[in-house]
Amino acid sequence: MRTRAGAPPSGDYPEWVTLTTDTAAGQGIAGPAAGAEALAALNAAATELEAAQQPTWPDTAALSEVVATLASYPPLVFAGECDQLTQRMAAASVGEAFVLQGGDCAETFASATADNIRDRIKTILQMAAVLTYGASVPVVKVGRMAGQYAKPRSSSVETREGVTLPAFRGDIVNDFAFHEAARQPDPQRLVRAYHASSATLNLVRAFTTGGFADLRYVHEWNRGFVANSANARYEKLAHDIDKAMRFMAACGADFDAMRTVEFYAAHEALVLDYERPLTRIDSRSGRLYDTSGHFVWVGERTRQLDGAHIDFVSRVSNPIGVKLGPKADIDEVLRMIDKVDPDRTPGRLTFITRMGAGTIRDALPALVDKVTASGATVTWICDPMHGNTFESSTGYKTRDFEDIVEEVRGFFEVHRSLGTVPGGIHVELTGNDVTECLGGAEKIIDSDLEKRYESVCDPRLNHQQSLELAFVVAEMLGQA
Ligand SMILES: O=C[C@H](O)[C@H](O)COP(=O)(O)O
Ligand SMILES: C=C(OP(=O)(O)O)C(=O)O
Ligand SMILES: [Mn+2]
Repeated sequence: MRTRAGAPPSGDYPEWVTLTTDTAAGQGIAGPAAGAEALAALNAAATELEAAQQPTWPDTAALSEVVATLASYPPLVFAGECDQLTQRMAAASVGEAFVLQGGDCAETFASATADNIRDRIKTILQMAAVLTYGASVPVVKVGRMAGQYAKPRSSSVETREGVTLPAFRGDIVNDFAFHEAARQPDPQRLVRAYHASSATLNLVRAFTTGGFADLRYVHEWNRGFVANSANARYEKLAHDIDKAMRFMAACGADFDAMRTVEFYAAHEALVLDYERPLTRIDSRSGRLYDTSGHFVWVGERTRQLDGAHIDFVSRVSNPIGVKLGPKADIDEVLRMIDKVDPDRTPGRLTFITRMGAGTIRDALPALVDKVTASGATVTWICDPMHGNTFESSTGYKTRDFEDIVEEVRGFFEVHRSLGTVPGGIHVELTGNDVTECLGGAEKIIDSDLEKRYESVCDPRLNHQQSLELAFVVAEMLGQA
C-alpha cells in the first residue's frame, strides 16, 4: 500500500526490515564510512590473527571466488532481529526470560529436509511451552540451526582400521564418508552451507509464523507425550499446565494471538571464511553484523583471547556466546568480557558453561562470583551436553540422560546459592527417535545405540528425551 504521491506510509514496517546489505570482503561498500572502515579492519584481522580449527583449503583461488560469491549474497538475517534477540538475552540475564537453545550437534546438507526441520522445531516448541509454565516467564527460542555446519575436532585426523584421513569438520568443510576424496576440504561447501541455511531459515520462518506454532497445537502434542505410559512421572506437571490453559481460555485469552512465535537461529562461528563474507554493515547504524545467524558463539576450542574468533565476534554487534569449560581461567574470562562486551551491554554476551555433571558444583561458583563482582552483565546458560560425553562399551560416543539432568541441577544450585540468574539451557537434540544418548524413560542402553545412531558428531537427545528434560527443568524452575 502506497500513498498517491508514491511515498510509503510511515510506520507500516517494523524497523528490522531495514536492509543490511552492504557487502563484506571489501567489495562495493556503499555503507557509512565508519562501517566500511570497521569492515576492512575485521577482514584484515580475520586473515592476520591465528585462527584455530580452520580447514586447510587445497585451492586458495577457488576459496577467494567462493568468498566473493558469499559476499554478494543477501544477508540471512536482519540486524534489527539480532538487536531484538539481544534484548531477549538481556531479559534472561535478569530472570525476566529463560533461553532454550537446541538443535543438532552438526547439521548436514542431507538432513535439511522439511520433515527433519519441522520435527526439530516441534520439539523445541513443545519444550518451550513446558519451560514457560515452569519459569513463568517467556522462553526465548533459539535453534542450533540454519548454519550449524562446522565442527571443531579433538584430533585433525581420524584412523579406522589402520587408515588415517583428515577428520570430518562438518558439511561446510568436507564429507563424512571415510575416503580420501570425501575428506578433502572443498570451498564450494561454503556456498552449499549458505543455501542449506537459507532454505532451513525459510522453513523455520514459515513454521513459526504460519500457524504451526499455535500454542493449542503445542499443548495437544505435549498431552500426547504425557499420555505415553513411559512418561507418567510428568503427569502432575502436565495436568497443571492443562489447567492453566483452561484457566486462560475461561478468562477469554486470545489464543489466536498465540499462533506465532519468535524463533532465532544460532550456530558456532567457527569457519571464518564463511562468517566473514556474511558480515555486513547495518545501513541504519553503520555497525557490523554477522548476518549468517542471529546469535553466534565461539567454542571451547577456539576462544583464545588473542585469536581470530574472539577478535571477530568482538567486532560484530550480534548477541554473542562463548563456551566455557571447567578449566576456564577466571582472569582470561574477565579479559574476554572487556574485549567482547566493553560497554557492558545487557544481552550482548552469554557464557555457555559446559562443565560436566561431576565438576560443575566445583568449577562454576568461583567463575560466576568473579564475573558478577566485575560488574559484568552476562547471561549464563547451561550446556549440559559437552562435559558429559564418553564412549559406550559398544564404541559409540554417548551421554547419559541422568548426567545431563544432573549438570542442569548443579547449574541451578550454583546460581541460586550465589543469588545469580540461571538464564537458560543449550542442548543438542533432534526431533527424531534416534538412539544416541543413554537413559530416559525409554531406558536406552548401550546395546540400543547401534539401532539408530545417526549423528555425524555428538550424540543428541531424541524427541522423547528432549521433552523429558524440559519437564525436569520446568520442575527445577518451578522450585525457584
Ligand atoms: O560438538 C562437538 C564435539 O564435541 C567436538 O567437535 C569434538 O569432537 P571430537 O572429540 O569427536 O573431535
Ligand atoms: C563443539 C561444541 O561445543 P564446545 O565448544 O563446548 O566443545 C558444540 O557445541 O558442538
Ligand atoms: Mn557438539
